[in-house]
Amino acid sequence: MVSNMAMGITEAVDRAVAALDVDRLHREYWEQNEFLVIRQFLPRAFVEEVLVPQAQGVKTELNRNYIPGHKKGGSVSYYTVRRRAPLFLDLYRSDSFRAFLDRLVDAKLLLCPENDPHSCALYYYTEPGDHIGFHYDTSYYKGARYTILMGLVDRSTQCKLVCELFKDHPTKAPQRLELITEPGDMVIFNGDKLWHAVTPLGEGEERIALTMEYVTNPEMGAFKRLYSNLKDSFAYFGLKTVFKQALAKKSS
Ligand SMILES: O=C(O)CCC(=O)C(=O)O
Ligand SMILES: [Fe+2]
Repeated sequence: MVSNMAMGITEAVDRAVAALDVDRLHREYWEQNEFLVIRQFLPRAFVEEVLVPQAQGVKTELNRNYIPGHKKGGSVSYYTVRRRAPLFLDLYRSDSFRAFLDRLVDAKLLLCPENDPHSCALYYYTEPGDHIGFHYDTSYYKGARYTILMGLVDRSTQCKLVCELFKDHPTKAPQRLELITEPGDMVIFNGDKLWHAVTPLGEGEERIALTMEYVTNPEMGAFKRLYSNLKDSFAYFGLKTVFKQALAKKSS
């Protein structure tokens, strides 16, 4: 048998997908109002050996952001991932992974357009107090937007993903979950349905997560694109990163 480490990402993802009980996960996803956790989707040892060095390698390009009362942390955009940590794209673009997601959410999911800095990005919690307040991953696209998070580094006891299922649901009572996202653990949800936050990082701790976004319709109105770009600039990747790419796209 080939060891984990000798395997490429595509093959590791194919194997991980083949091992899933899709019918059970599909039931769970819908029973939880379009939310699912898959512990150890990729084996921790594989993630630490193959993917974590990619995430640690782009730390120099990390954009720090601070929005008083809402968010503090670091982010690396899709543009940097594409250029300097391309192994993550083997997961984001994997045919078997995308076919699994389509079956899970009962929709044909598309990659985000190339000018979306969030499509496959990295979130870093590296300084005490780094966190994000409660929010939805609202879709500004014409269709739905799905978020897939995968834990990469979790050297923390305090920094947790807090999820409130069924918030704003017409009949069900809200249900609160506090999740530690260990390397290889995956969380999948419809961005307009899951109310979630990340609690503050403690002293000497570190948490890194991969985020991947898929959409059912890659079109976005001009006003929403501007709003989305401004939000991404201040809350995540910086004005220069976001608008350099947006303008390059326009003039091309
Ligand atoms: O770090 C995470 O696990 C999630 C962060 C998040 O929800 C966001 O940036 O929208
Ligand atoms: Fe979020």
